[in-house]
Formats: sequence, C-alpha cells, structure tokens
Amino acid sequence: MSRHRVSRHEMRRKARRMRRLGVQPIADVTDVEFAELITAGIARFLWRYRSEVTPITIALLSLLAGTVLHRWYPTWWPTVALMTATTAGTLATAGRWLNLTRAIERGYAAIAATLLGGWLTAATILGPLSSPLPAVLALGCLVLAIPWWAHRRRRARVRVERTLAAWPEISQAIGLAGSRVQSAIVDLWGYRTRIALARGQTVEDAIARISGIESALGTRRGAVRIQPVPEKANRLELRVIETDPHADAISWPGPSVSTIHDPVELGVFEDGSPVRVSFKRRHALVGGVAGAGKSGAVNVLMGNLSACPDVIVWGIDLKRGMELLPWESCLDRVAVTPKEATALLRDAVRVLDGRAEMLAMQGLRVWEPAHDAPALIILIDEYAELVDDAPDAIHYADSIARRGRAVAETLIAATQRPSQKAMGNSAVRSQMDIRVSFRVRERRDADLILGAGMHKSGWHADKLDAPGKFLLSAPEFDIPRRARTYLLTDDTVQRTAVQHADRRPALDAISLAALHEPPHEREDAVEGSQQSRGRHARQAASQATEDALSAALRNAPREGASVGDLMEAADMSRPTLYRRLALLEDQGMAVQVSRGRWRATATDADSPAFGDEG
Ligand SMILES: Nc1ncnc2c1ncn2[C@@H]1O[C@H](COP(=O)(O)OP(=O)(O)OP(=O)(O)O)[C@@H](O)[C@H]1O
Repeated sequence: MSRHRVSRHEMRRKARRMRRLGVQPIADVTDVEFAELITAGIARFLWRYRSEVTPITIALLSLLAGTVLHRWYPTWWPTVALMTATTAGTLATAGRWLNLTRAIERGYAAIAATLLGGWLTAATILGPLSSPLPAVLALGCLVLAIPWWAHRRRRARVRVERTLAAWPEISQAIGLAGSRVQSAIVDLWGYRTRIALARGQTVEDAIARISGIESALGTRRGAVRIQPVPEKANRLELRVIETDPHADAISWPGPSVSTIHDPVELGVFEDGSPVRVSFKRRHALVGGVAGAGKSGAVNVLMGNLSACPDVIVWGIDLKRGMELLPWESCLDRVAVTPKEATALLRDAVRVLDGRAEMLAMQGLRVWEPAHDAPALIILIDEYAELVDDAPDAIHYADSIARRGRAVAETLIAATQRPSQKAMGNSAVRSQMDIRVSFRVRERRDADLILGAGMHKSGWHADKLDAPGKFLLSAPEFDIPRRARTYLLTDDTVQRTAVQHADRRPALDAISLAALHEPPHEREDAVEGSQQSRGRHARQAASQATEDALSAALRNAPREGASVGDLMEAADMSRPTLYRRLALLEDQGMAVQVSRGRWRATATDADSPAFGDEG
C-alpha cells in the first residue's frame, strides 16, 4: 500500500541512486510501479473533476451505446427516437421536480436530450462511426459543454463538494472529530450543510468553534453560522454565506400589508428570504445600541402599519418628535413631552377598559380588528426616556402590556438597553412577544433584549456588524438568524406619509366614548392593574347612574326624553349616555322615538327589566 504512495520524483531519485551504486534497476518493476501511479493519478483526476468531464463522459457513453445498438439492436431506432422525445418533453415541462428551477436550465436540458437522442437514433441506424456522426458528436458535445462548464450553480456545487470532502480532517482540527457531513445544499448566497455530531458533542461545542471552522473552510470572517436542528440534539445546520445579501443597504420595496391580520415584512434574512412577522395582538420590544438601526425599524413599521386601514397608531417620541414627527400625518395621536406621553398612555388605558367592558358585556373574548374597530398600536421610541421623564406613564404602559392583547391594543417599544431600570421595573418587558435585537455592546445586553440565556444559545447580537442588522425572536422565530431591515430614505418616509395619510381610520365609537367618560367613572380602572378589580369596581360605582337612566327612560313621555334630560337625570356624560343607549337599543330595551329623543320600549316600560324604581 505504501509503495503506491511513492511519488514519481522519489522513484526517479531511487533509480539514480541505484545507478550511482552500479546496481541496474529492475526495469519492469519500476515500470509497473510507474504505470500504476499514472493510472491512479488519472483516476484520481477524473474522479476529482468528474463534474467538469461529464460532457466527455456522456460523449463516450453515447459512442458505446450507439455501437451496441447498431451492432445488436438496429431495429430499435423508433424506440430510441420515442424515448428521446419523451425525455426531452418531460425535462422541458416537469424539469422543476428535478431541481431545474429556472426555465433556461430546463430549456438546456431538453435541447441536450433532443440532440443526444437524435444522434443515438441516427447511430443505431447508420453506425456511430459512419460519417459525419463522429464529427457531429464531437461538435455537439463541445457546444453543449460550454454552458455546462459556465453554469454558476454547478460550479458552486462542485466547489462546495470539494471543500466538504475535507470535513474529516477539518473536524479533527477543530475538535469535533467524528462529526460527519450529511447533506449540502447550494443556494444563491452560499451553502448550508447538515452535520451529524459525534457521540457527546453538542451544538454549543460547534458554536464555540465557529472561528476555527471559518479558518478551516477558508471563508471570510463572520461567514459561518450554526443553527441547531430542533428535532435532533446531535445534528446542526452549518451555513456558509459567501455572498452577503446584507452587504449593502436594502431599499424598502413598499408596504407588504394592507391589514394588521397579515405579517409585516421587516427586511431580509441573510439567505435572502423575507422576514415576516405578525404584530396582531402582540407587544414588541426593539433594542440595540445607538446607531444600530432602531429608528430604521420604526420607519419600516410605520410604512407598513400606516398602510393598514384597520390600525391606529399612537406615537410617543420624547426626543422631541425627531423620529416620529415625519409620520405625523399618519399618527392618530403623538406625544413629544413627558406630560403628553403620560396623558396618551392614560387615555390608551381608558380605551382598553372601554373595549374590555364592551367585550365582557357582549360575551366576546377578543377584539377583532377591522376598519370600524381598528387595532390600537402605541409606538414608543426610546422607552427609557419615558421611564426617566414620565414615571407615572409606566403604570399605564404596564397595564396595557398585561391586558392589551385581547382588545388589540399593543405596545411597540424601542430602547437602547432594556434593563429592569430602563423598563421602569415593570412587567412590560416580560410581556413582549416579539423581540428585535439590533447590535448590542455586551453579551448580557443580548439576553436583556431577547431573553435570559439567549446569547448562550447562539443569539449573538453583539456580533451584528452593520446598522440595520438584527435578530428576531418571536413564537414562530426560535432560531437565531441574522436579518437586515429595509432602509427608508427621508424622501421615502415623507412620500409614504403623504400617500397613506388619507387611508387612516378614525377611532371607533366604543373607544371614543371610553375616552370621553368623566374621570370619576374610570379612575379606579386606571389605577388598578388587575383587570377584574378595576372593572368590577367601576361597574358597582356606575350602578346608581344605570338605575337612574332606566327610570328616566321608563318615565319618559310618549315622544321620548331628550338627551339633555337623560344626561341630567342619569348624571352621565354625552358619550357614555350614547354608548349606554346604543347597548340598550341593541338589547331591545330602549328605542329612539325621534332624533335625540329616547324612551324605554313599550313592553319593557311595563316590565321589571330595568329594576323597580319604587
Ligand atoms: N437597514 C439599514 N440598512 C442600512 N443602513 C441603515 C439601516 N438602518 C439604519 N441604517 C443606518 O444607520 C444609521 C443609524 O440608524 P438609526 O437612526 O435607525 O439608529 P438608532 O438605533 O435608532 O440610533 P439612535 O438610538 O441613536 O436613534 C442611519 O442613519 C442609517 O444610515
């Protein structure tokens, strides 16, 4: 065996030495060794370059097949012709299933099959060596070989195969000896391969050796990513990014949604696939150091949310509106001072309570966003400033974070570092279902944004190397994949804000009514963060006014009581009165006799449904 490894150079040296010593080399033994070496060398070359020599291999096989067919089965030519037509037709129409994804690839395969099959048919009849068939075969193969040799994906696949052939040595060198390459897929931006780990090795071991893997594979720094395979602890997916889709800023292609029910497209993963995440009934936390791209993400969000006629956005921007004011025409309300921010969040809790009350009364579980019942999203840029400058607002934010989902009222908070202090020591962070982490300075900051232990599991937000790059954690995104947000230029923001301004919906009647309730009717709900306590307390307090309204409606004359009289009798504000009247009308207990005049329905006026006034 070792004899075969002697190089030609070594053999020549040995022969020279023997001649110097006066020993005549045994010519045939050296020749045999030399011939073996040459054969092994050629075989190795052909195997290594098997993809490149495929056109020649096919030409030789065709020659052989033509010889056999002509010699023994010359009458089979119609079958060969029929098979040619069938194969070419199948490749042209169904080549997609054979991984010929592009039309040009299917076209090439169909033409190659037609030419080769046509030649074989002629060779079956005439003999492969009869003129001009050999020349036609040589020329045809050469012409067809050129696109084959030039094909980018083929070349990439071959290169990857050659690289991965060295995995046994690489795995030894990086301390993952015994791991095996199971499969490899080449795509537009690089390749991904599935690795089976040896007994006792873990994905974390591999993650800790990423730099070594990059060096062994000869990639650029930062080109290797490792992801666990959820269903198997001893498998991992190794991704090598050769062409970085994130190398340059990616322009925003325009809104991807027209309703909050659809996921918003934030940007592009590094394999070129879009990042789509639903913001319906979900709170979101966006974090990262200054200049990492948080405001860019807010722009993408605004560009999309403002295109949805079933979403209302309220904005808080304590940087004096620097980030959100360009979107002012699309924001239903915007707060740029601590006082305004507190008022905005207090009102958001009122809306929440109003909606929750309506749901409870109607026996509904959730608020389904629609044009006349829009979702309310509160976008807060630099949440930490809110904590510092408007501490009172934090109770409201906390309340929204806990109770807002069911009524489609949610928070999207951006902050540099969402420490417990920066989040106002509230439960807001723990309620965030979507976490977007741009670059952070320290590993523990990745855990602050994404959740405890995330950095250790491969969520390396500290390694993000350009503004706009982020990691996304959400129920449907539980694997760390680098993504980059789309970039909106100032011009795009301005143009989009103008375009979307007239699509904005108005706040629904229930929310409006809740906003205009007099303070005494709602203060308890705002103060208390427990839903039941707040609502029940308020219900008890307003029982007296309900009874007064019932009595006033029952005692109303035939032409009905005016709204003014009812407001006075029940001590209710106009919006509350309208809301109550609408509900009673729905329940068939009150009727609008004429514009602005109401009374109890005829039957109910006599029944004890409203309670006995005594
Ligand atoms: N997706 C992106 N692609 C390319 N460049 C981007 C992207 N997002 C942001 N940038 C660049 O980074 C700069 C800073 O981004 P941005 O203002 O969004 O950061 P930030 O995290 O909001 O910072 P700060 O906390 O100081 O407001 C932008 O001016 C822009 O040039």
